[in-house]
Formats: sequence, C-alpha cells, structure tokens
Amino acid sequence: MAPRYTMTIVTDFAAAHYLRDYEGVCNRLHGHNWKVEVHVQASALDRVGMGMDFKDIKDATRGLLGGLDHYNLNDIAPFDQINPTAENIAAFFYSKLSDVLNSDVVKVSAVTIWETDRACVTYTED
Ligand SMILES: Nc1nc2c(c(=O)[nH]1)N=C([C@H](O)[C@H](O)COP(=O)(O)OP(=O)(O)OP(=O)(O)O)CN2
Ligand SMILES: [Zn+2]
Repeated sequence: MAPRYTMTIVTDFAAAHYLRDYEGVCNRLHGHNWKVEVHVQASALDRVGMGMDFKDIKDATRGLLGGLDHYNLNDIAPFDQINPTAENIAAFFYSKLSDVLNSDVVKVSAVTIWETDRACVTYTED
C-alpha cells in the first residue's frame, strides 16, 4: 500500500455577503465568521518527516484571506460575478491553494467552508 498523509489546518475570516437570485433573507447584506479547513495530502515525507509543514499551508491560506477579511465579498472578484456561496468560496480556495501548494508529492485534497457552526460545504475534485 502506498502511504498517504493528510494534513489539515483551520483558520477563519470575517466578511459580509448577500446572495443574488436567492429567495430568502440571505439576499440581504449580512455577515459570517467563515471557518476554512484546508486538507493537503502527501505521498511522501520530507527529510524532517513532514508531508507539508502546517505553517506553509496556513501561510498560503492566510495570504488569500487577506483579500477577503472584513470586505463585502460581493465587491471582490470572482464574487462580483458569481454568488459568494460556501460552495463557490470553497472552490475558490481549492483552486488558488492548488496553484501554490501542489507538487509531485503534495496535493490539496479538499477545502471545507463552514458558513455557520451548523452548516458547511466541502469541495473536492476527482
Ligand atoms: N448550500 C448552501 N446553502 C446556503 C448557503 C450556501 O452558501 N450554500 N448560504 C446561505 C446564507 O448565506 C445564509 O447566511 C446561511 O444560512 P443558514 O445556514 O440558514 O444560517 P442561519 O444561521 O441563519 O440558519 P439557522 O436556521 O439558524 O441554522 C443559505 N443557504
Ligand atoms: Zn450568508
């Protein structure tokens, strides 16, 4: 069996949003403290014995958060064009983090966005 290690970090950001074309109160401006879980898989360890340093995953994720934290997401690309749903936010993080973290042995495997304490979306790709 080939080894597989999954590293997970959790961070968060606060922002406002509203949902376009949505029947319900969420079509009005409101805010969330979104929790962002990033899962990264490695098929081998480095010389230290890590699949990927948590710090590197957090730094990459927080680099993206800086562009969202305390903004109205509807004002910020791509959410000025696509709805800032948890699904679209999860796909956004997955794509951006894959660009900077993926290598021959490491791959972003999933991003989970918790919109509230009781509701989340996980984005993965086959
Ligand atoms: N599949 C999705 N459903 C909903 C999303 C989403 O992104 N993906 N988003 C919303 C709204 O943004 C809303 O703010 C969150 O709704 P909800 O989970 O219902 O939040 P509440 O805390 O108000 O709900 P409770 O009933 O108090 O649990 C809606 N749906
Ligand atoms: Zn909302």
